[in-house]
Amino acid sequence: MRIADTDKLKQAEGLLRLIEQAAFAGTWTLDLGDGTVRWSDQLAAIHEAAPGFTPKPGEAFGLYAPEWRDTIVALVDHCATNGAPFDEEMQIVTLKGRRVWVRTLAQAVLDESGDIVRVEGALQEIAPQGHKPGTLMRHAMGMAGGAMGTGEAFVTIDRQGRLTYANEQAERLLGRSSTELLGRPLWNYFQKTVRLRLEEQIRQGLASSQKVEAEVLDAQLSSRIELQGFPFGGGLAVHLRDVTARHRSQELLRLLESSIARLDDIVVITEAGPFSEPGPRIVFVNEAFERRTGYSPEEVMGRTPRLLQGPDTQRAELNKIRAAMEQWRPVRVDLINYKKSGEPFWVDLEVSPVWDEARKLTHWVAVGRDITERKTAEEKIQYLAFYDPLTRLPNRQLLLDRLHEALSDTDRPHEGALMFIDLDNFKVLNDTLGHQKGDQLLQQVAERLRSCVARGDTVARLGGDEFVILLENSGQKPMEPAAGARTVAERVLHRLGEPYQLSGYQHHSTCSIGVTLFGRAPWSVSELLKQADMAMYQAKSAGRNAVRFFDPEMQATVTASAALATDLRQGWREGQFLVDYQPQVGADGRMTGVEALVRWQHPQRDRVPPAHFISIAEETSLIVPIGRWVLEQACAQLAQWAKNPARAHLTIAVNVSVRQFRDPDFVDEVMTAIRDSGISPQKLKLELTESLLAEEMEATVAKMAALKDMGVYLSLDDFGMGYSSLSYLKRLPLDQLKIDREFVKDILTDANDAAIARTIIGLAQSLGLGVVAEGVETQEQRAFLAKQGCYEYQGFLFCKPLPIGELEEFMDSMEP
Ligand SMILES: Nc1nc2c(ncn2[C@@H]2O[C@@H]3COP(=O)(O)O[C@H]4[C@@H](O)[C@H](n5cnc6c(=O)[nH]c(N)nc65)O[C@@H]4COP(=O)(O)O[C@H]3[C@H]2O)c(=O)[nH]1
Repeated sequence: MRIADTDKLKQAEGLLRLIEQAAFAGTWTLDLGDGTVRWSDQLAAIHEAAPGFTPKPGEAFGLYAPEWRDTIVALVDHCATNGAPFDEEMQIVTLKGRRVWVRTLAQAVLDESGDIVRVEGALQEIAPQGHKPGTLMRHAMGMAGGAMGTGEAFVTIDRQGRLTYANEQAERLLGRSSTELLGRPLWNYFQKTVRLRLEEQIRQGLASSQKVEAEVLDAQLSSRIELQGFPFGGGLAVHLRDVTARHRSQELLRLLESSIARLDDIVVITEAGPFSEPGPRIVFVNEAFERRTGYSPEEVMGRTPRLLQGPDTQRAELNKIRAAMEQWRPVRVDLINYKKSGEPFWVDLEVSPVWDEARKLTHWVAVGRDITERKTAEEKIQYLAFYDPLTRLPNRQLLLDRLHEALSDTDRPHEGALMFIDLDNFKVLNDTLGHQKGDQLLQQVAERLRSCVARGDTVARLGGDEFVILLENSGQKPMEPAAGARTVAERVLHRLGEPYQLSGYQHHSTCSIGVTLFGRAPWSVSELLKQADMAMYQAKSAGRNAVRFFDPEMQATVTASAALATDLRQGWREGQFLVDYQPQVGADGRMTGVEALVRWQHPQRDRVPPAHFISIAEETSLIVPIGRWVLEQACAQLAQWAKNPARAHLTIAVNVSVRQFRDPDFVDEVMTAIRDSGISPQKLKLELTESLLAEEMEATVAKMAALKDMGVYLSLDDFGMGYSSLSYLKRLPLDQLKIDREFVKDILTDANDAAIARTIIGLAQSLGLGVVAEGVETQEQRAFLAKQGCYEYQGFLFCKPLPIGELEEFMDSMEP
């Protein structure tokens, strides 16, 4: 609704007042289209007619007493043609013939285009003594038009504009008694600035017998007076009304209207209807409403604010509004509304009741601020805090929250599984094909993982190529957690093993999965995470593309290795390491060199074998300084032997771990050790392990070539464990293959081991490489190896690894 213009407002006010005054009276309607008159039952009762009685056209006004008939017909006619309301006391003759004094009020009703379509009236029985003399004057008052009720200031003036009559109210309004007022021109009582204009208007009205209407300030400047004069008895009958208050409220109304229109907040005013269907109807919306929602005022007028609701509008918030409206109290909510286009928007809505003076609820005013931007920002922050932007999966934080929830919910029996999934060789893809393809792979992996689990399960990304699945066994889908987890893990293994398309490039990948089950023991979140992680590492060390379930033994191992790692660090700081040397011999049984083997002289544990600590040294990266130290020891020893012609031919083999080899400074360190010790590089053998070849092949080959260029001897240790592909082997700048003692051990009894040993020897020969067998314990093993063409050996048959002093003694004993 646009707030009505002043005229309409006045009219509405007039009608309201009439109806109010007519309370407990009968009402009638005259339809100007067909001339029918309708009576209310109360009116029929005043006329002593039966309820529902409908007078025939023309009959209604014939029921007035004969002397009043002309007057009522003239008044109704005047009201129907000019819109002038009236309020008159007259007598009717009831259907039973009784004469009754009544007060008749009437008001014209206009249609939207301003045409009068009806006259509505009310009839009130009044006591015989209630009717005052001077009815004609009152008649004139009614004829004077306007919505003048009884009890208003009224004066009459003669042809010269002089007052001839003033009622009590007029005396009060003009602040003088009748004696003072009468005989003086009416305009005298108004402010100087308007006096002339008013005089002119009144004189004109008198001269032309026309209506006079003016709104002026009184002489005291305190009130704004509305005058309505009507020709009467040669002069004018004039109504005077103090409209100061109305004026002020209209001003205020105008001010409010323009402020509301200019507001950036949405304003919707509804009737005070019930919240329940169909809901209160909209009677006003401001311009901001139109701007924000796309609905024009015409489209929403008479409808309910429900039209702004949509699928995501929160039921709970609507219920809050409903509850507040039922109790007639204000309410504030953040609500999702919908524009005409269907686009949702957030609004911070405050709905307040509007009361009239009688404390009767008349309207609801809803003021809404568009907070879509704020909500979007909040949602974004929320999203960033809990989701991984690359894969759109929950992140670590959200996973932890859900895990906490699952473990701390005492109402539901929470059993389930936590699954760690790590892509095998993801780093290689990232390094070789670039991050973009790496990202694509992660996104596709995320999608596939999601397809492997049920709706209530969580798939999260912890970072890098680490994913987690949280399977919760709710009451609805009971399943033995171990069986359920195994099924899902195998599905994941299978799905993630299918080829990926990365911008036209086909990629193959596998993953390693670690699983831990929860629900039986009271594990904490961090314990569960550690367990799944441990199991995942087990899967990795089992050769990848595998699933491992956590078992308590794993835990014991891990706890022990954590303690060992601490000890190892301390041992390294305190110089608890030693190097033993184990001889290697040639076909003639003469020593060709030794292998340097590190030993840890633990203060409590005696000598800790490398098998127990090398892997931990690798995990903690301590192997890098330890390995460097062994290398320096070996070089220093070679430098010693170089001075002794009987020992100058000996070589020393040094083990190089993968972690050490991958260290960017490794080649430089070897070079420095050789240079600082001044040894001949050919005397230094580096034993590289086959597992080096599993990853970063190109970089490995390049590093080996750099070492080879230095003149260092390169031997491939643990050969035959399954990492090397023959095609790569050909490209490696190797000097020697070493047959692992695992094959030598059963070489005489296990045909398979014998075949492997034979193949390695054949391979070395065809590639022109030397071959050495380790772990030779018996003459039979040595003879078998010699028969196959291997003439260099290392093993207990010849000598155990010895500290340098003992080795020197051993060598002395061998020399002739
Ligand atoms: N049963 C049996 N065993 C024999 C026989 N002959 C030699 N051995 C053992 O075989 C291992 C040979 O070393 P490896 O294969 O390089 O295997 C080495 C090597 O991979 C690693 N390692 C030792 N020292 C170092 C080091 O300084 N750096 C690195 N990275 N690894 C080292 O630890 C592994 C184990 O070393 P050790 O316990 O010293 O065990 C040594 C040695 O004592 C035999 O006739 N019978």
